[in-house]
Amino acid sequence: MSPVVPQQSSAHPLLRVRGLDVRYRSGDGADHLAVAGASFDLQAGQRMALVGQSGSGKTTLALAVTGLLTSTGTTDVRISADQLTFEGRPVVSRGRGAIPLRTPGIAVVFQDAMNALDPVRPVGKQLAAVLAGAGTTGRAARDAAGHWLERVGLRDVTRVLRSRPDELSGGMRQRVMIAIALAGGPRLLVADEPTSALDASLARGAMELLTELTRSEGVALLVISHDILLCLEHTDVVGVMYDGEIVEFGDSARLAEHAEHPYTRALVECVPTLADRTRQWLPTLADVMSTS
Ligand SMILES: Nc1ncnc2c1ncn2[C@@H]1O[C@H](COP(=O)(O)OP(=O)(O)OP(=O)(O)O)[C@@H](O)[C@H]1O
Repeated sequence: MSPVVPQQSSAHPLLRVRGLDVRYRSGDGADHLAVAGASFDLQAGQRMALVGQSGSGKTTLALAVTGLLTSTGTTDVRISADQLTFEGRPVVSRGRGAIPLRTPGIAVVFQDAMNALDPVRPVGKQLAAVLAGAGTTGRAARDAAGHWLERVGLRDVTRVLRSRPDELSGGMRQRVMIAIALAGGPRLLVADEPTSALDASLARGAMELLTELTRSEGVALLVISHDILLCLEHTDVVGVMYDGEIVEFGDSARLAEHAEHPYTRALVECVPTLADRTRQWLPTLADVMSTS
């Protein structure tokens, strides 16, 4: 497959990715090219989704563009790119053994809020630390912490601020994660499977919240999900990944109706909907890729 190269580009995108390769090498000599020749631009305030089946390279690509992907244990990570810039500056990943550093201006929401949050610190203290990093302290920080919890739709904020993560439900924790991520004033929010630990109705609510908040704050969103229909509905552009490559990249509305790549069409078609009661058998992705 030949790599997809973006058709339109502005002179100053928020994030520019050109020819990005990410390779994992493990101690036993196994070598895996997890991302191959990825190229796309993300504009300020734009919402983009990365979709594709498990193992297609979505998380690897997203972590590489945040600078958080580093060699660990017996696994070597090799990142190379013709261009990988955020706000015009190169994204830098740290070497083996170093604690990965956050790229200023980029915040990340991970799939499992329970693991991502500090389990022993009250939510209010975790929010205060992020606000302090952004220059807001004291009374202003206390007000801002309550404000952010309200912005993500939480009620009884005084109780939530005093609670440890284990005292909250999964849906509440995910909202706290989103509040913490946005409280630092990022220009890009990367959300890796933010809805997969939630049931279908909570997942839709979390995606709507991410869309609405990033739109009102003017923050760009890069969201990873298996749910292509939810992504097509809530984002401006979608990158479809298969076996490490972006096989199709384009406007979400266009892809929903006129996807060009057979894999994208199959991803859309293999989701059953209540509206389509006529279909007997849904296509499988393996069938599509073996015949394309
Ligand atoms: N630390 C690692 N060491 C070796 N291989 C890895 C490592 N992390 C990921 N991989 C491999 O890289 C490929 C891409 O993985 P990645 O997690 O990026 O895919 P994904 O599309 O995000 O999958 P999922 O939807 O299941 O999270 C997979 O084949 C995976 O096994």
